This record gives sequence, structure tokens and C-alpha cells, in this order.
Amino acid sequence: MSAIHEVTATTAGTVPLRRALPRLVRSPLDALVGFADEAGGEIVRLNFGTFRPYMVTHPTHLQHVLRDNASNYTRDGKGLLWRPVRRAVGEAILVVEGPLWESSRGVLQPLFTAKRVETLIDAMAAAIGEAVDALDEPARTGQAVDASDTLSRIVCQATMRVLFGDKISVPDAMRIVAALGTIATAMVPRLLVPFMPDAIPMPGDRAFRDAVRTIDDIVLPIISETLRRPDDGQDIFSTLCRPRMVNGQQITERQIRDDVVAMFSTSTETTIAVLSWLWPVLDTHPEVAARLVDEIDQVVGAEQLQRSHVAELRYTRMVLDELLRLFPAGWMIPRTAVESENLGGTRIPSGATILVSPYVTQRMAAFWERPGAFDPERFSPTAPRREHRNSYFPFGGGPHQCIGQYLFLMEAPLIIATLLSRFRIQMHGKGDLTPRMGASLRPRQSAQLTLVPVDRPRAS
Ligand code: HEM
Repeated sequence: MSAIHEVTATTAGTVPLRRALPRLVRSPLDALVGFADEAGGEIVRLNFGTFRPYMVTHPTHLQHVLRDNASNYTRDGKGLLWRPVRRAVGEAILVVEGPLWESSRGVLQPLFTAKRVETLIDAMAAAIGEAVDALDEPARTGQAVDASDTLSRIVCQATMRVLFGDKISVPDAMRIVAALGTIATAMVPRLLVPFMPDAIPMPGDRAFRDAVRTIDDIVLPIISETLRRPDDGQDIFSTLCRPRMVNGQQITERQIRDDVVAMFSTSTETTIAVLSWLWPVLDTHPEVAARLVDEIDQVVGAEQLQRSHVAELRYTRMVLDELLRLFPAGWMIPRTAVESENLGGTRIPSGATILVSPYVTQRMAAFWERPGAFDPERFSPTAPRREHRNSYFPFGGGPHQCIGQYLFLMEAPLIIATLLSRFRIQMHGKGDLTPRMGASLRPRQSAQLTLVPVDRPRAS
């Protein structure tokens, strides 16, 4: 029995509805961090009326939930919090547990190991370079570009090339990204009132349905075609369409569709969301911007970006680590307790909803100095070791740990370095670092950017 069980269990402290509600209405994300700070790392129960989840924030406790006793804290795709996500991605790797999850994870994971990702760097750098070429024209004419659209196009070109075998065209990929954006916004009312039955219409439902149809019209024909003509390609369609049995039955077209959509959404939305914070951060932290540009000038200069550059972009990586601390795309990780247990002195009843949030723990004063300050130095190799190592977990942990983390950590520096080696980027207006709550965390407004070409001869 671990130390976690050796104390007498008490009932979790509760944040009463009358105290929780006004703060949640004003600013839900600040409210969650506030409740966690006030509880000082103890498990706290949030009273949202009929929905009363337990928020687990201490690094020791969350490691227990996500990893050490993961089999007792399942994702329970049928649970309240998952319902809106399930309506979009159905039976996908992101939602289910058991044999179906094992089968999807088993076939997809080999595509994302550190070793395989390493082999994708040059193809990805080339695709990013091609997408960034399209910015030469607005840069030459001084026309502003929208940060979200620009990032979406770059990420789509890179991701469709290395993960989806160019089977989805970039314009179609952009339509899927837009549809997923609609879904993310349209599901917020249902995330806020998760106990509302599907049969009762809510704001956002129609936009949600239309967006799902847009996605299906693009991906279903590709799946049918790949099933008709199987090949040994290493892209996501070919991999998921290979025959495999789950629970004694052949995998269905619907299940393949759900995994394709989940993989599309995780591989694009997360990267776009995290990188969309770069512009407001650089605008409000000119010293970080200067150091980042300086590193990229030194390492990349006028060269075409390639594999050998990535390991040398050390400050770029520190900036990314800090972006992932303050704005982790997967900001909420819900679980359901299978059996009751005593977690760090608090009784967790069977069936309880558990909320683990990288966003919350990574901003708690108990574990981070000046938690709200953007300071990449925290991740410097010479920084003192963190007392609570597990207070940083932007990619989750345990059996469901993100399979895309190596890909992200390769792709994001390539995008930043390609852009900043070719342009000086000015953001219009003032950078605002307050996130908008949604399926992932994005700035409240997409930045408008002016790009000034860096004047130097381009090496071939
Ligand atoms: C900034 C980038 C990203 C962040 C912050 C992030 C975060 C996370 C987190 C927190 C989880 C755990 C969910 C849970 O435990 O329930 C997760 C799972 C997952 N992520 Fe990511 N992710 C990122 C990028 C990606 C990318 C690029 C891909 C795909 C290429 C990806 C694919 C997945 C998948 C498939 C899962 C589910 C794994 C499973 O349940 O077995 N993610 N991610």
C-alpha cells in the first residue's frame, strides 16, 4: 500500500455554489486556479449544483490518478464531461478505454516515437518552408496577416504532409480546422452544463452538427477509398484502415473515422493553439523576443531549416516549455473513480468525477514562484531543480500520455524558427495574455501581424 493510503480519510473541503458561481461567471479559469490556491494543494470539491467534481491539484495526487492507479481513474467516455467531446469524435482514441483504445493506441503509437519523429524533420521543415513562402507577398506589400489563419495554414501543410500522406488537401484541411474551431466553441454551453440531456436543444447545437458534416464530407470518402485499396503507407489513413479485430469483430468504418478525426484535431488544434500565444507573449516581453530572434539568427541565419538546427535551438525550446506551462492546450483532464479510495487523506467515492488540470497545477503559487509571470528561465538547464517535478505535465501522464508530444516538440521550433529567420513580426495592438476557455486555450482575439522581411541573401 502506498503512502497515499496510509492516512485516515476525511471528506474533501467544498467550495459552496454561492461562492463558486460569481467567480466562475467572471472568469472560470482564474476561478479554478483561485480555488486550488486557496486549498493549497488539498483535494477540493467544487459545488456546481448537481455536478460536484473533485479537483485534484497536488503533483503527488495527480500522478496517482493519472499513472500509479490509472486503472481506478478511467476516462469514462460515457461520463458527463466527455459527452460533448464524444459527439464530435465518437469512439476515438481520445475518448474510449479498454480494447478499442488499446487497439487504436497500439497501431498509432509507432508513428509517433521519438525515433520516427526524428526521421520526419526534414520533410516537415520543407513543408513548413513552402507554407511560409506564401507570406513573402503580404510581407512585400506590408499587408497585415491574421495569426490564426497563418498558423493554421502552416500547421495544415506540415501535418497533412507528414501524418496524412497529403491525402487531405491543404484547403480541405483548413476547412476541417475551421469546423473543429466551430465545434470547440459550440460545445462550451454543454461543457458548462454537462448534465443537460442531448435531446434538449442548446445554443451551438446546429453549428456543431453542420461542422461535423463538413468534416465527414471530407474524410469519409478518403477512408472508403483507402479501405478499397489498402496500401502499406505509414500515414494515419493507411495505418488505421488496415484490417484489425477488436472484441472479436473487424474494426468498422465509423471507428476509423472517429480516430482519423481525433488525430486530425489533436495534431492541428493543439499546435495552433499553443503557438498562437507566441505573438502576444513576444509583444509583452521584448527581452524574450530579442533573445529568441538572436538565437534563431545565430543558429539558422539565412539557411534552410534542417534537422541539425533543432537541437541547437535551446532558448526556443525554453520559450516553448514556458508557453506549455501557462497555456497547455490539453488544459483539463477529467477522470471517473471506479472504486472509492482514500487519496492523500480525502475520501473519493466510487463514481466521482475527478478534474486534473495542467493549467491549474502549472499556475499554483504552492508549486511555482511568480506563477503568472512568463519566464523561460525556469526551463534553463542551469535552473535549480523543481521541488515538485510533477507539477509540470502539459502532455498528461500515465497510459494516456499524449502520443504527439515528440511531434509537437519537433514541429513547433521548426515553425517558430522558419518564421523568425525570414521575418521580423510586429503585432497590431497590445498583447493580451488572458485565455479564452474552450476545448483548448486560445487568446481572446487572433493577432493581426505585419511581417517585415529580414534583409539577407538566402542560402540555397
Ligand atoms: C501542445 C501540444 C499538445 C498538448 C499540450 C497535448 C496534450 C495532451 C494531453 C494532456 C493528453 C492526455 C489526455 C488524457 O490523459 O486524457 C493528450 C493525449 C493525446 N494526445 Fe496530445 N497534446 C498535444 C499535441 C498532440 C499532437 C501533436 C498529437 C498528435 C499528433 C496528439 C495526440 C494525442 C492523442 C492521440 C492523445 C490520446 C492518447 C491516449 O489516450 O492514448 N497530441 N495530449
